Amino acid sequence: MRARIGHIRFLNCFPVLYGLRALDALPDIELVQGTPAQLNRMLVSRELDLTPISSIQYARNAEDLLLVPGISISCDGRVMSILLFSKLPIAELGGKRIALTNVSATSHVLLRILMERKYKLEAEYAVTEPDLDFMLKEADAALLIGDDAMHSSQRANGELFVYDLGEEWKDYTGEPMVCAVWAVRRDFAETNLEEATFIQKALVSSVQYSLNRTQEVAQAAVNGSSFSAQFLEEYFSVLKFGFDAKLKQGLRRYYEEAHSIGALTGVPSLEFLEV
Ligand SMILES: C=C(O[C@@H]1C=C(C(=O)O)C=C[C@H]1O)C(=O)O
Repeated sequence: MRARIGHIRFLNCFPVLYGLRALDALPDIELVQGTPAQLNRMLVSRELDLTPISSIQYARNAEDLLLVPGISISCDGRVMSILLFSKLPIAELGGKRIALTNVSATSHVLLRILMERKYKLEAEYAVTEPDLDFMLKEADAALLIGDDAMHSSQRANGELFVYDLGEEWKDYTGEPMVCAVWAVRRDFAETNLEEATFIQKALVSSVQYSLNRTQEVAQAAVNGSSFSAQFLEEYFSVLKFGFDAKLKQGLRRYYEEAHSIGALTGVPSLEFLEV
Protein backbone atom coordinates (compact mmCIF):
# COMPACT_ATOMS: atom_id res chain seq x y z
CA MET A 1 0.00 0.00 0.00
CA ARG A 2 1.17 3.51 -0.79
CA ALA A 3 1.17 5.61 2.39
CA ARG A 4 -0.85 8.77 2.59
CA ILE A 5 1.49 11.26 4.26
CA GLY A 6 0.72 14.70 5.67
CA HIS A 7 2.78 17.86 5.80
CA ILE A 8 2.25 21.03 7.87
CA ARG A 9 1.82 24.03 5.63
CA PHE A 10 4.00 26.24 7.84
CA LEU A 11 7.58 27.42 7.61
CA ASN A 12 8.42 25.21 10.60
CA CYS A 13 8.17 22.19 8.28
CA PHE A 14 10.05 23.76 5.40
CA PRO A 15 13.36 22.08 6.36
CA VAL A 16 11.63 18.68 6.15
CA LEU A 17 10.29 19.41 2.68
CA TYR A 18 13.57 20.91 1.48
CA GLY A 19 15.50 17.81 2.48
CA LEU A 20 12.91 15.43 1.03
CA ARG A 21 13.12 17.19 -2.32
CA ALA A 22 16.89 17.55 -2.37
CA LEU A 23 17.43 13.88 -1.56
CA ASP A 24 14.39 12.73 -3.55
CA ALA A 25 13.83 10.69 -0.42
CA LEU A 26 10.14 9.88 -0.99
CA PRO A 27 9.89 9.60 -4.75
CA ASP A 28 6.38 9.61 -6.26
CA ILE A 29 4.72 10.43 -2.96
CA GLU A 30 2.49 13.45 -2.88
CA LEU A 31 2.31 15.03 0.54
CA VAL A 32 -1.10 16.19 1.76
CA GLN A 33 -0.58 19.72 2.98
CA GLY A 34 -2.67 21.21 5.76
CA THR A 35 -2.76 23.12 9.00
CA PRO A 36 -2.04 21.14 12.17
CA ALA A 37 -5.77 21.09 13.01
CA GLN A 38 -6.61 19.66 9.56
CA LEU A 39 -3.89 17.00 9.77
CA ASN A 40 -4.93 16.13 13.34
CA ARG A 41 -8.43 15.39 12.11
CA MET A 42 -7.34 13.54 8.96
CA LEU A 43 -5.08 11.11 10.82
CA VAL A 44 -7.81 10.19 13.29
CA SER A 45 -10.42 9.83 10.53
CA ARG A 46 -8.05 7.53 8.56
CA GLU A 47 -7.64 9.90 5.62
CA LEU A 48 -3.89 9.88 6.37
CA ASP A 49 -1.54 7.11 7.51
CA LEU A 50 1.46 9.09 8.76
CA THR A 51 1.71 12.80 9.42
CA PRO A 52 2.95 15.51 11.74
CA ILE A 53 0.23 16.31 14.28
CA SER A 54 -0.15 18.41 17.40
CA SER A 55 1.57 16.60 20.28
CA ILE A 56 -1.65 16.80 22.35
CA GLN A 57 -3.44 14.91 19.59
CA TYR A 58 -1.18 11.87 20.00
CA ALA A 59 -2.10 11.77 23.70
CA ARG A 60 -5.80 11.87 22.87
CA ASN A 61 -5.53 8.99 20.39
CA ALA A 62 -2.54 6.99 21.63
CA GLU A 63 -4.40 3.67 21.37
CA ASP A 64 -4.62 4.11 17.57
CA LEU A 65 -1.24 5.76 16.95
CA LEU A 66 2.50 5.20 17.27
CA LEU A 67 5.09 7.96 17.48
CA VAL A 68 7.65 8.15 14.69
CA PRO A 69 11.11 8.14 16.32
CA GLY A 70 13.81 10.72 15.64
CA ILE A 71 11.64 13.63 14.52
CA SER A 72 9.47 16.30 16.18
CA ILE A 73 8.96 20.05 16.18
CA SER A 74 10.17 21.23 19.54
CA CYS A 75 11.93 24.07 21.30
CA ASP A 76 14.05 24.50 24.40
CA GLY A 77 12.99 27.96 25.49
CA ARG A 78 12.12 30.52 22.81
CA VAL A 79 10.10 29.14 19.88
CA MET A 80 9.30 32.41 18.01
CA SER A 81 5.99 31.08 16.61
CA ILE A 82 3.72 30.25 19.55
CA LEU A 83 2.82 33.71 20.75
CA LEU A 84 0.22 35.26 23.02
CA PHE A 85 -0.60 38.84 22.00
CA SER A 86 -2.21 40.68 24.85
CA LYS A 87 -3.62 44.11 25.61
CA LEU A 88 -2.73 43.53 29.27
CA PRO A 89 0.20 41.95 31.07
CA ILE A 90 -0.46 38.20 31.25
CA ALA A 91 -0.79 38.33 35.05
CA GLU A 92 -3.83 40.60 34.56
CA LEU A 93 -5.74 38.26 32.24
CA GLY A 94 -7.76 36.58 35.02
CA GLY A 95 -11.45 36.50 34.03
CA LYS A 96 -10.67 38.03 30.61
CA ARG A 97 -11.44 36.73 27.12
CA ILE A 98 -8.69 35.02 25.14
CA ALA A 99 -9.09 34.11 21.46
CA LEU A 100 -7.36 30.90 20.32
CA THR A 101 -6.28 30.21 16.73
CA ASN A 102 -8.34 27.45 15.14
CA VAL A 103 -5.34 25.87 13.40
CA SER A 104 -3.73 24.58 16.61
CA ALA A 105 -4.31 22.12 19.44
CA THR A 106 -1.08 21.79 21.44
CA SER A 107 -0.81 25.50 22.10
CA HIS A 108 -4.39 25.78 23.40
CA VAL A 109 -3.55 23.37 26.21
CA LEU A 110 -0.10 24.88 26.70
CA LEU A 111 -1.63 28.30 27.29
CA ARG A 112 -4.20 26.92 29.72
CA ILE A 113 -1.45 25.09 31.66
CA LEU A 114 0.54 28.31 31.96
CA MET A 115 -2.51 30.34 32.95
CA GLU A 116 -3.85 27.87 35.50
CA ARG A 117 -0.64 26.40 36.93
CA LYS A 118 1.99 29.12 36.55
CA TYR A 119 -0.16 32.25 36.90
CA LYS A 120 -3.11 30.69 38.83
CA LEU A 121 -5.63 32.39 36.57
CA GLU A 122 -8.90 31.31 34.99
CA ALA A 123 -9.95 32.93 31.73
CA GLU A 124 -12.63 32.59 29.07
CA TYR A 125 -11.39 30.95 25.86
CA ALA A 126 -12.92 31.05 22.38
CA VAL A 127 -11.54 29.38 19.23
CA THR A 128 -11.54 31.67 16.17
CA GLU A 129 -9.97 32.34 12.78
CA PRO A 130 -6.29 33.27 13.13
CA ASP A 131 -6.55 36.99 12.42
CA LEU A 132 -5.05 39.21 15.09
CA ASP A 133 -7.19 42.31 14.45
CA PHE A 134 -10.38 40.28 14.36
CA MET A 135 -9.41 38.33 17.47
CA LEU A 136 -8.63 41.45 19.48
CA LYS A 137 -11.97 43.06 18.63
CA GLU A 138 -13.74 40.60 20.88
CA ALA A 139 -10.95 39.48 23.18
CA ASP A 140 -8.26 40.91 25.44
CA ALA A 141 -5.60 38.54 24.18
CA ALA A 142 -5.02 36.30 21.17
CA LEU A 143 -3.01 33.12 20.74
CA LEU A 144 -1.43 32.52 17.33
CA ILE A 145 0.96 29.85 16.08
CA GLY A 146 3.15 29.20 13.06
CA ASP A 147 3.51 31.72 10.24
CA ASP A 148 0.49 33.70 11.52
CA ALA A 149 2.26 34.30 14.84
CA MET A 150 5.50 35.39 13.17
CA HIS A 151 3.71 37.75 10.78
CA SER A 152 1.78 39.33 13.63
CA SER A 153 4.87 39.72 15.79
CA GLN A 154 6.45 41.84 13.06
CA ARG A 155 3.41 44.15 13.24
CA ALA A 156 2.55 44.13 16.91
CA ASN A 157 5.84 45.64 17.94
CA GLY A 158 5.36 47.89 20.92
CA GLU A 159 1.57 48.03 20.82
CA LEU A 160 0.84 44.78 22.64
CA PHE A 161 2.41 42.57 25.28
CA VAL A 162 3.82 39.57 23.41
CA TYR A 163 4.62 36.31 25.23
CA ASP A 164 6.60 33.46 23.67
CA LEU A 165 5.03 30.30 25.13
CA GLY A 166 8.17 28.22 24.54
CA GLU A 167 9.98 30.61 26.86
CA GLU A 168 7.09 30.68 29.32
CA TRP A 169 7.02 26.87 29.45
CA LYS A 170 10.79 26.66 29.98
CA ASP A 171 10.55 29.23 32.74
CA TYR A 172 7.75 27.29 34.46
CA THR A 173 9.06 23.72 34.07
CA GLY A 174 12.73 23.96 33.09
CA GLU A 175 11.85 21.53 30.28
CA PRO A 176 11.86 21.71 26.49
CA MET A 177 8.47 21.72 24.77
CA VAL A 178 7.43 19.22 22.08
CA CYS A 179 4.87 21.05 19.94
CA ALA A 180 4.35 18.53 17.14
CA VAL A 181 5.17 14.86 16.66
CA TRP A 182 5.02 12.64 13.60
CA ALA A 183 2.58 9.79 14.19
CA VAL A 184 1.59 6.72 12.20
CA ARG A 185 -1.64 4.78 12.52
CA ARG A 186 -1.00 1.50 14.35
CA ASP A 187 -3.10 -0.45 11.85
CA PHE A 188 -1.06 0.97 8.97
CA ALA A 189 2.26 0.20 10.68
CA GLU A 190 1.20 -3.38 11.47
CA THR A 191 0.55 -4.24 7.85
CA ASN A 192 3.14 -1.94 6.25
CA LEU A 193 6.08 -1.99 8.62
CA GLU A 194 8.69 -1.85 5.89
CA GLU A 195 7.10 1.16 4.24
CA ALA A 196 6.62 2.96 7.58
CA THR A 197 10.29 2.36 8.41
CA PHE A 198 11.36 3.63 5.00
CA ILE A 199 9.34 6.84 5.50
CA GLN A 200 10.77 7.35 8.99
CA LYS A 201 14.31 7.10 7.65
CA ALA A 202 13.49 9.46 4.77
CA LEU A 203 12.06 12.07 7.14
CA VAL A 204 14.95 11.89 9.60
CA SER A 205 17.64 12.04 6.91
CA SER A 206 15.84 14.92 5.17
CA VAL A 207 15.76 17.01 8.33
CA GLN A 208 19.41 16.22 8.95
CA TYR A 209 20.26 17.27 5.41
CA SER A 210 18.60 20.66 6.00
CA LEU A 211 20.13 21.19 9.43
CA ASN A 212 23.56 20.77 7.87
CA ARG A 213 22.92 23.78 5.62
CA THR A 214 20.49 26.12 7.43
CA GLN A 215 21.71 29.19 5.54
CA GLU A 216 20.88 27.63 2.18
CA VAL A 217 17.51 26.38 3.47
CA ALA A 218 16.63 29.80 4.89
CA GLN A 219 17.52 31.40 1.57
CA ALA A 220 15.20 28.99 -0.23
CA ALA A 221 12.40 29.59 2.29
CA VAL A 222 12.47 33.36 1.69
CA ASN A 223 10.73 32.83 -1.64
CA GLY A 224 7.04 33.48 -1.22
CA SER A 225 7.40 34.50 2.42
CA SER A 226 7.71 38.00 3.84
CA PHE A 227 10.59 37.11 6.14
CA SER A 228 14.29 37.75 5.67
CA ALA A 229 16.77 34.89 5.25
CA GLN A 230 18.42 35.95 8.49
CA PHE A 231 15.14 35.74 10.40
CA LEU A 232 14.36 32.32 8.95
CA GLU A 233 17.81 30.98 9.68
CA GLU A 234 17.35 32.02 13.28
CA TYR A 235 13.93 30.35 13.34
CA PHE A 236 15.30 27.08 11.93
CA SER A 237 18.01 27.00 14.55
CA VAL A 238 15.63 27.83 17.43
CA LEU A 239 13.40 24.89 16.48
CA LYS A 240 14.52 21.40 17.52
CA PHE A 241 13.66 18.68 15.02
CA GLY A 242 14.98 15.60 16.86
CA PHE A 243 13.24 13.52 19.52
CA ASP A 244 15.88 12.70 22.13
CA ALA A 245 15.51 11.64 25.77
CA LYS A 246 15.31 15.24 27.02
CA LEU A 247 12.48 16.01 24.63
CA LYS A 248 10.64 12.84 25.67
CA GLN A 249 10.92 13.98 29.28
CA GLY A 250 9.55 17.42 28.32
CA LEU A 251 6.66 15.78 26.47
CA ARG A 252 5.80 13.59 29.46
CA ARG A 253 5.78 16.65 31.68
CA TYR A 254 3.45 18.43 29.23
CA TYR A 255 1.05 15.46 29.28
CA GLU A 256 1.13 15.35 33.10
CA GLU A 257 0.38 19.06 33.30
CA ALA A 258 -2.39 18.70 30.70
CA HIS A 259 -3.89 15.88 32.76
CA SER A 260 -3.70 17.96 35.92
CA ILE A 261 -5.88 20.70 34.39
CA GLY A 262 -8.36 18.18 32.95
CA ALA A 263 -7.29 18.57 29.32
CA LEU A 264 -6.40 14.85 29.12
CA THR A 265 -8.24 11.95 30.74
CA GLY A 266 -4.94 10.14 31.37
CA VAL A 267 -1.21 10.35 30.74
CA PRO A 268 -0.32 8.06 27.82
CA SER A 269 2.95 6.19 27.57
CA LEU A 270 5.10 7.17 24.61
CA GLU A 271 4.95 4.25 22.21
CA PHE A 272 7.16 4.39 19.14
CA LEU A 273 7.25 2.71 15.80
CA GLU A 274 10.07 0.15 16.02
CA VAL A 275 12.53 0.82 13.24
C1 LIG B 1 6.11 25.58 16.86
C2 LIG B 1 4.98 25.28 16.26
O1 LIG B 1 4.64 23.96 16.32
C3 LIG B 1 3.38 23.46 16.09
C4 LIG B 1 2.31 23.68 16.98
C5 LIG B 1 1.16 22.92 16.88
C6 LIG B 1 -0.03 23.15 17.78
O2 LIG B 1 -0.02 24.13 18.53
O3 LIG B 1 -0.97 22.35 17.73
C7 LIG B 1 1.08 21.93 15.89
C8 LIG B 1 2.06 21.73 14.98
C9 LIG B 1 3.23 22.62 14.89
O4 LIG B 1 3.05 23.50 13.80
C10 LIG B 1 4.18 26.30 15.54
O5 LIG B 1 3.30 25.96 14.74
O6 LIG B 1 4.46 27.48 15.71
